[in-house]
Amino acid sequence: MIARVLSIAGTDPTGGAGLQADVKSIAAAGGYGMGVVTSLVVQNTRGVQQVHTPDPDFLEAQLRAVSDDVIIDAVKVGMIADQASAAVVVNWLRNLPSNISVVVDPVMVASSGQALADSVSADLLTCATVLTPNVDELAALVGKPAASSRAELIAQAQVLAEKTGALVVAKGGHLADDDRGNTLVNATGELAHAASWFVDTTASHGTGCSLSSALATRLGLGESPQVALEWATSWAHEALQYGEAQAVGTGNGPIDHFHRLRRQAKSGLQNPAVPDKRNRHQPVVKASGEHTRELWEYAGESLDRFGSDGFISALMQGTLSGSQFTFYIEQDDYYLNIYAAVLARLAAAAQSAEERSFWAESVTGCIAVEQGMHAQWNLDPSTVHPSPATLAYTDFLRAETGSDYVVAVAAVLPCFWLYAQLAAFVPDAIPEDHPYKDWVEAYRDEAFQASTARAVQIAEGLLAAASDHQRAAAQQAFWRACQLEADFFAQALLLDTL
Ligand SMILES: Nc1ncnc2c1ncn2[C@@H]1O[C@H](COP(=O)(O)OP(=O)(O)O)[C@@H](O)[C@H]1O
Ligand SMILES: Cc1ncc(COP(=O)(O)O)c(N)n1
Repeated sequence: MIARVLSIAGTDPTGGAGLQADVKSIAAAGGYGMGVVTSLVVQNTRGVQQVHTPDPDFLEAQLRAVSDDVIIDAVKVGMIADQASAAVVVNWLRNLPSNISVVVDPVMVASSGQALADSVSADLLTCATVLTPNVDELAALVGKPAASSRAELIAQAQVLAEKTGALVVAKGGHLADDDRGNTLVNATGELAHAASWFVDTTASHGTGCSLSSALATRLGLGESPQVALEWATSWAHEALQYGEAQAVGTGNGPIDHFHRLRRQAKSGLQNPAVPDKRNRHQPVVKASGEHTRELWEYAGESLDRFGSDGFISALMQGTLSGSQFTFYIEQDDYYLNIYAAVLARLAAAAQSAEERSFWAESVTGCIAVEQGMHAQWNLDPSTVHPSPATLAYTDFLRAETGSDYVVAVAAVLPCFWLYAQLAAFVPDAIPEDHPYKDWVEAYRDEAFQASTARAVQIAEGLLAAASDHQRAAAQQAFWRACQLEADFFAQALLLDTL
């Protein structure tokens, strides 16, 4: 799900604060960002020079343009320069469905010291689900001196929560503590705390804007306020740590909104995997009994990735670049070489002469395909270096084909069954000038589908006779191999050198 999140805020032409920061933060937190401009602000990392506030009718027209057309999951309100603008926003917010989360960041003064608003409308505060004042804004809203400790800050936040009925995030960014984190407070006191250890940086412009937008987005995605605050705080902490490296501006620079996404994209997500046994794909080669029908369910997630990772559709449409295709067939060549050796092990372990010949013929088939590739694409195997995804797959196959024959068959099966499934992704008509026409047409090869049917049948027979323990191990191996197959296809589009 993508949360559709609207920011109602002022602008920053240098992109670090206000609406520009909000839209980046919404995207980074998993939302689709939209923006209604309250004031045009002439500012940069050194400070604010001018503010131009369009008349309230114009603001109202912008708000209506969004709500007349788009379903909104969450709203963030930032800089509202005057009471007339506030009245328009309040009126619009009151007409929203009551389940939409509204995060109000009561912006008054820019971090550089200049005033951005005369005051914050009391009505606006009561429209909020969550308020995110900084130390000075909170003090002004409750009419007290700025808090100098977390306890004082929480006490002030509690007063504001009582006054407004909203949850209040007591932000510690301006405290002198090691932990500059954020405490979620309601009218009865502290609900949760998200730590943010001090980052010594000159790039913190727009942190408050960014935090409140990320928070609104996570609420829009359906997270609880506690979980959403935890996410937004840790995300902002990473963005603060890497802001300076962007070298934007000569003053208080912006945070790096997308650091986390880039890091994750680079390293791959490390969430523990749990099988999701839902497979909406009609098999090109049918299961041959209850056990392989169950195995097929484990292939669903990987087949979904065939559709969404981009590589297979680019290959089928012919839009894959030549260098990406070359990378793919080089890796395929390396893989097939090991795969042939692995199938030879199955031939050795087979329990009947017929099965033994089937695996042995598959070995020969693999070698023929590989030699055909060398000839057709001028591959020189001595120059091919296997990628991490290729090695993960070949190492896995070597390990899984070293012991139990049933598990070994389940581990090699996806290379038949998911590969045969590619026939379902081939377009009906392949134009003559398609650069990979022969390759793509080969996915429909009926002889390969017949071999796949035989491999599925062998697996069915073995699983039927297997112990529960063996069956569980075989399902695990099959599921893992499906993922490795999907990783193998996805890799060409994840290279940063092509
Ligand atoms: N130097 C810092 N080190 C660690 N966390 C920080 C730092 N500055 C800001 N933060 C985090 O970002 C949040 C928002 O920043 P803050 O400066 O309080 O907001 P504003 O931009 O509205 O003044 C803080 O509550 C804190 O969690
Ligand atoms: C348009 C606009 N809105 C808000 C801020 C506050 O920025 P900060 O988060 O650094 O206090 C800003 N400088 N400009």
